[in-house]
Amino acid sequence: MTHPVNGNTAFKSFLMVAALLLGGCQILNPQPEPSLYQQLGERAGIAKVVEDLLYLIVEDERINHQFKGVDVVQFHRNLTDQLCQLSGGPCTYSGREMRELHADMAITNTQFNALAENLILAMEENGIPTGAQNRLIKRLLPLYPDIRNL
Ligand code: HEM
Repeated sequence: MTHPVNGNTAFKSFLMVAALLLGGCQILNPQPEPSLYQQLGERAGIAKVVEDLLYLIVEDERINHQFKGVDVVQFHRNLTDQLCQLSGGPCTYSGREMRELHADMAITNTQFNALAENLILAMEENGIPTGAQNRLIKRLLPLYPDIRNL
């Protein structure tokens, strides 16, 4: 028969070993950071952000005149795919090149910033964490010269 104290000690040792093993596993296998694509709510979350962005663009006197006559359904699909792809998601942007698309628009720095501001606002409205907002904006910055036709 096991002595009560010995049993207790054995159990405590077992717990300590288990704790060490579990702790060790956590060090070896830390929970991966959610990807930017996940933080944006995957394609459905991005589609919602783009929808809200479109409403904000329509309201924004600094840029809404540029969007007159745009095919809204196509614009929504293509911008969603582009942001999905840029954020590391399993999408392929199938629209035209950025430079070609924006070539005749003479987009100013202020207008570019206005669109970026509206995108941030749309992400804010959808509860996207600030870090993820910044990461997405950072990935859009390389498009700046093409969009401004510089
Ligand atoms: C980060 C900045 C921007 C990104 C990522 C971006 C992205 C895009 C994308 C993906 C499309 C293709 C949509 C489609 O196929 O219909 C597009 C088209 C368009 N963009 Fe931008 N854009 C940006 C900035 C701007 C700005 C600042 C303006 C004007 C103020 C603008 C005006 C337009 C217009 C009017 C179209 C439609 C062109 C057409 O249908 O021929 N964009 N943009």
